[in-house]
Amino acid sequence: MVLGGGTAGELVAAGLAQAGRDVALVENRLVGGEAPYFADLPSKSLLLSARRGETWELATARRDELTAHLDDDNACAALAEEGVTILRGWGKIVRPGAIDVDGTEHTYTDLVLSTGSEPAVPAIDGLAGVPTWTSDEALSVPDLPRRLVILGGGPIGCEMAQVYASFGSQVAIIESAGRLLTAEAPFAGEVLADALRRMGVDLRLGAGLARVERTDLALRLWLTDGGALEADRILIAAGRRPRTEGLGLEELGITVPPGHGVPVDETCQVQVDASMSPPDGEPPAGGIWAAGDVTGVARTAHAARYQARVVVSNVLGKRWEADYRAVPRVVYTTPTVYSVGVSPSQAGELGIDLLTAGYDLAATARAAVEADERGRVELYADRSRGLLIGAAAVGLYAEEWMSEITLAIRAETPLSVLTDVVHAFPTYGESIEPPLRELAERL
Ligand SMILES: Cc1cc2nc3c(=O)[nH]c(=O)nc-3n(C[C@H](O)[C@H](O)[C@H](O)COP(=O)(O)OP(=O)(O)OC[C@H]3O[C@@H](n4cnc5c(N)ncnc54)[C@H](O)[C@@H]3O)c2cc1C
Ligand SMILES: NC(=O)c1ccc[n+]([C@@H]2O[C@H](COP(=O)([O-])OP(=O)(O)OC[C@H]3O[C@@H](n4cnc5c(N)ncnc54)[C@H](O)[C@@H]3O)[C@@H](O)[C@H]2O)c1
Repeated sequence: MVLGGGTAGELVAAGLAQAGRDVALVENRLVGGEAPYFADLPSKSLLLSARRGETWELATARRDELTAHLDDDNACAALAEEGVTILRGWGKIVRPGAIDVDGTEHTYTDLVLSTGSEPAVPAIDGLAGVPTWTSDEALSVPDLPRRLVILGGGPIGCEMAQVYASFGSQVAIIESAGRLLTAEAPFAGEVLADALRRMGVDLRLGAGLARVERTDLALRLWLTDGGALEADRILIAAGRRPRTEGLGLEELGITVPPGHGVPVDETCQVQVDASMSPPDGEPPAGGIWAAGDVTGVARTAHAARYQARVVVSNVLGKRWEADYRAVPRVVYTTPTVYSVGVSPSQAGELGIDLLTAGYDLAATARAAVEADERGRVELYADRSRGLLIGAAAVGLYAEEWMSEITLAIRAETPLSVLTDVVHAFPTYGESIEPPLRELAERL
């Protein structure tokens, strides 16, 4: 029984059905989940249209074509072909081994939780009383607001700011931290802030939203730093939390602290709270597993896909331990922000003695060819282990040329090998050579 038919659930269901298991998938909205209809694909489509200078009408037509006009018939047909039974409705565990889907009970031996995540809406005076968007609406409706205020300068806020500003909206971002993309290396947020400001985006960094009020013609927003903004629409992009409520997890002895993911071990098996009273009834012979955003581990589609493969393998009895040391985190703005492995702030928290080497993309021949000098790459090594453990890059196509570094971190490739790799000329990928040499010399 797979609860939630998004990126992770779809892959688990198909994988287990292909292996000959009897699989049912419970889905309350669209089979395929967030990524193909409301998140990854429509956002990347609009960003591409913005880069190409298309009109909003063309861009939304292209987006709606790509998202199949929110029709999941093809996704359902593909799963049915694999032999997966699709159960439409809200699934809720009623006791170990049994799940209720809109009034009908179904039994299972193995259960996979893949219910995804949902936007976190901050409690702000007046916010609940005014019409707001989350990324779901921002990526599916035809409206182009004249003035858009985005709450949150994380990956979603930055991508959406670039989309809407490109098509002519007057955009402001309110970010309570002092910079954009706070989870990443400071230079990443700074380069992106510069790019967004050049497009006319009004960045209110270090300020929170204190209060919202609807006036006759618009929305009026008061900020904690004393500033104010007018908007026609507010987009809430202030983080997402794993969707764990209303699933009946307590029936299985699973406790999830508010805002956290379902706790999983390295095989993606769910950790049951031993201090809770044992669930009533005979437990089923199989296990409880989880994959995707609901685990709170990495919150990207590629991480969901990875965890899905780990679950399939372990359910089928072939042990596979997930390794999250090199899961990329990408913001598909222009320029792209690509981070992987340990960030400088994480290294600080972990007490790692970090050695950093960086290089400006402007110094590459490719930057001259592209006439685009924006960006920088930084590589992070663990001084005590003599290994590359993290990297961040801001630059055109960084989502493509940084894969090599991702492999190097995951494979723990020695710096002596990395410095011996030849890169094609003229590419942005050459930019990693000088910092690699610097790290090799200093370690
Ligand atoms: C705007 C935006 C842009 C993004 N861009 C990218 C990107 O470019 N690259 C990237 O890697 N990641 C991106 N992400 C993140 C990515 O979308 C998620 O990590 C991914 O969708 C998670 O997949 P999932 O299977 O865990 O959850 P989901 O795809 O959300 O699937 C969960 C499914 O479970 C269903 N469900 C939940 N509870 C129940 C229930 N009780 N009963 C029945 N059905 C239920 C839901 O309806 C949903 O369909 C983006 C996210 C957002 C919001
Ligand atoms: N390209 C991608 O892979 C991609 C793209 C978009 C989203 N995602 C996933 O979706 C997740 C959620 O993205 P997100 O950008 O919503 O969340 P986030 O948690 O990364 O960023 C939210 C930002 O909002 C700010 N914030 C929170 N409350 C605020 C308030 N009241 N006022 C002002 N600022 C406030 C936070 O300081 C933070 O910087 C990400 O963690 C990411 O994994 C991935």
